[in-house]
Order: sequence, then C-alpha cells, then structure tokens
Amino acid sequence: MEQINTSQRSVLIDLDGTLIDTAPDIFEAVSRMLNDLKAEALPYQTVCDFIGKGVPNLVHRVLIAAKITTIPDADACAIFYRHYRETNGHFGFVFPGVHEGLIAMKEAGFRLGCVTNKPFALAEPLLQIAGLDGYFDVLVGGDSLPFMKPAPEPLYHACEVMGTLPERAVMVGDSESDVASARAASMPVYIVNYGYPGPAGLSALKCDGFIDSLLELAQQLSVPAPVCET
Ligand SMILES: O=C(O)COP(=O)(O)O
Ligand SMILES: [Mg+2]
Repeated sequence: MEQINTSQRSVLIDLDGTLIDTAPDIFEAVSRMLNDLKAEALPYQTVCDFIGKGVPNLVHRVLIAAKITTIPDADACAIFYRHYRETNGHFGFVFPGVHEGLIAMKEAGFRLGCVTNKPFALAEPLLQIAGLDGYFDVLVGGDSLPFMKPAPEPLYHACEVMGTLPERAVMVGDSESDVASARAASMPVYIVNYGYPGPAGLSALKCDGFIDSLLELAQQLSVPAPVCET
C-alpha cells in the first residue's frame, strides 16, 4: 500500500468491452463448452449480452439459454474455464483509441487502475498478451475480493493500492455493473459507446457521459477536471 496522495487523480477502467473486445474469446469458449455438453452453439449476440457480471453469472445464463439442466453450474464453470484459458487473448482485439487514451492519461498525470469482473488469473495474462499491462498501477479481478462490481469495494481497493482517494477517481466501463459500482462509490462514470451494454442497450446506462474512445475520455478529463464532490 502506498501513502495516500490527496490530490492525485486516478481513472479506473473496466476490461471486457472497454479495453479489449473479448467477446470472440468468450464466445469460442462458450461454444466449446456447449459442444462438450452436446448442445447447439448460442448466437454470438446472446453470449455478448451475458458478459459483464463475472464468469459464474455468464455460465449460469448460458446453461439456461441452452436449456441444459443436467449439469451443476460449478461443473459447467470448470469446463468453461478449461476452454477459456485456451481462447483467452487469442480471438479478440484491443479497441481503437485504447493505447492512445492510456498514454494520454498517463502523460496527464493520472494513476490508472484496471477493475474487472474477469478472474484475476485470466485478466493478468490477457493484459500482457494485449500489451496493456504496462499502463496500470493496479489490477483488481472479479475474484480478488469477496465482492465484485456492482459492489463499490473493487473500486475502493484499487484506489487504496494506488494510494489515491476515491473522491479523486473516475470510472469508465461498458455495462450496468460499472455504472452501479461507480454510483455506490460516489464516482463519476463514463461509458464507452462500443462495448457490451446488455440487452437493454446503452440508453439504459445512466452515466455521466458516453465516449467514443479512451482517447476522447483523456481529452475530456484534461479540461475541466470532473471531481465528484461528496
Ligand atoms: O467477466 C466479466 O463478466 C466481464 O468483465 P469486465 O468487468 O471486465 O467487463
Ligand atoms: Mg465490461
């Protein structure tokens, strides 16, 4: 833990659907799991709509959508993880403007934290494969703490590790989990226009601003500083 710097600003950034288009990796792992379970593959968009609330939630919803009742969730998760470890980082890509935006935010003096619901053991190598790991001062995975987003704890934890105050942080993500966790932590929250907002769509996400890229966020954060006053 670092000593708290009360003026240090930080940006907390979601992973799936915000930094990296991971849906192709996840869809492939889901399809391989369903094949193992002798079930038909689901449509791509259906799987995309299940992303954002962690792997156990995703697998649970896949089993329901595929009408599979013969296997406990935990066993299906084990099959999914086996495939996901192989597809992780191999089919997706880094969204446009991510590298440029992260560089701009670093140069502007922000500390950067990645806060994801993806298990840490998958998120860490994914950031490395994508060449994004060097930008971040902290990575909080969905299983790093007893609570994942939409709880505020992962956001507080990221700030604590970075030695920054939550009052000087903003969150950026792509889903309801990101909005809800930021609201619970009293942080401003921005949503990217290109991620996995879920079946209700972007308009259901009551955020402080929509952005086309992390580069646009970097430009918005430079002037004026949006600080959440609590
Ligand atoms: O694993 C998930 O459900 C999505 O993870 P995210 O929090 O990076 O969007
Ligand atoms: Mg996401």
